[in-house]
Amino acid sequence: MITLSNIEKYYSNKGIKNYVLRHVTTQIHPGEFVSIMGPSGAGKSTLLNVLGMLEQPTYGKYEFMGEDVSLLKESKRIELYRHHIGFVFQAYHLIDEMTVAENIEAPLLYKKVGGAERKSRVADILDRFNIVAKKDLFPNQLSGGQQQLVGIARALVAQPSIILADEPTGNLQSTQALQIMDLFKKLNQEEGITIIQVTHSEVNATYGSRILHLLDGVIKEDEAVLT
Ligand SMILES: Nc1ncnc2c1ncn2[C@@H]1O[C@H](COP(=O)(O)OP(=O)(O)OP(=O)(O)O)[C@@H](O)[C@H]1O
Repeated sequence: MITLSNIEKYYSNKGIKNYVLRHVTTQIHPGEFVSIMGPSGAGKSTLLNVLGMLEQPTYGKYEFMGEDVSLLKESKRIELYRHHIGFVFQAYHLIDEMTVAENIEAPLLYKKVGGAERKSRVADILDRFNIVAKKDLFPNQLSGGQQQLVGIARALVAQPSIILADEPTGNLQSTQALQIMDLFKKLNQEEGITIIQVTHSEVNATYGSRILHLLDGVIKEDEAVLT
């Protein structure tokens, strides 16, 4: 599903190259649940953004669903993203001026899904996430955990094959965090959705099947999680 071959990324500052990712080589197979861990500044978010095609590596080859991402035109990259990837952010990134239902519907508008189908998919997901009663509220009228549920609902409504999550429980209390991790585990095990999360939490990482440990932009260890 994903093959990274010798991915390198650096930022130049006054002629000096500051490497953020170095020699990153790995494969991620359909149905895996991978956690990316490492100290602050190790390059975790950058790697996730490269995986999500939100950032381009400086060198190296990134193959996503058999396509060499660096060779794709931007429009094709956006299409691949919209069809396959759901991104979940630590700070939710919901649109404040839109209701819960409108936020969830937004990716379907981008995908040009018809009105009736949109309404039915949004209704299904509101029901499934037990947030029907919140559908007409605005994000600032929800708790952090509820906002993250909406963020995940928005990522899922377009039926992605992969969820990329950057510290999805970073702003949450521990019970809310557990709920979100249980939900990810269910999506992974019951629906076969591939999940890649960045996390600082050892507990969150145990929900996955594999941990990539990053240090100074290098994969130091690629460890299977035994459950
Ligand atoms: N646009 C940029 N210009 C210059 N340097 C950048 C830029 N974006 C990121 N970096 C640098 O890349 C390094 C890795 O950043 P990244 O956000 O990927 O780390 P991280 O492991 O996710 O850290 P954290 O756990 O603190 O979120 C950092 O040293 C950061 O300063």
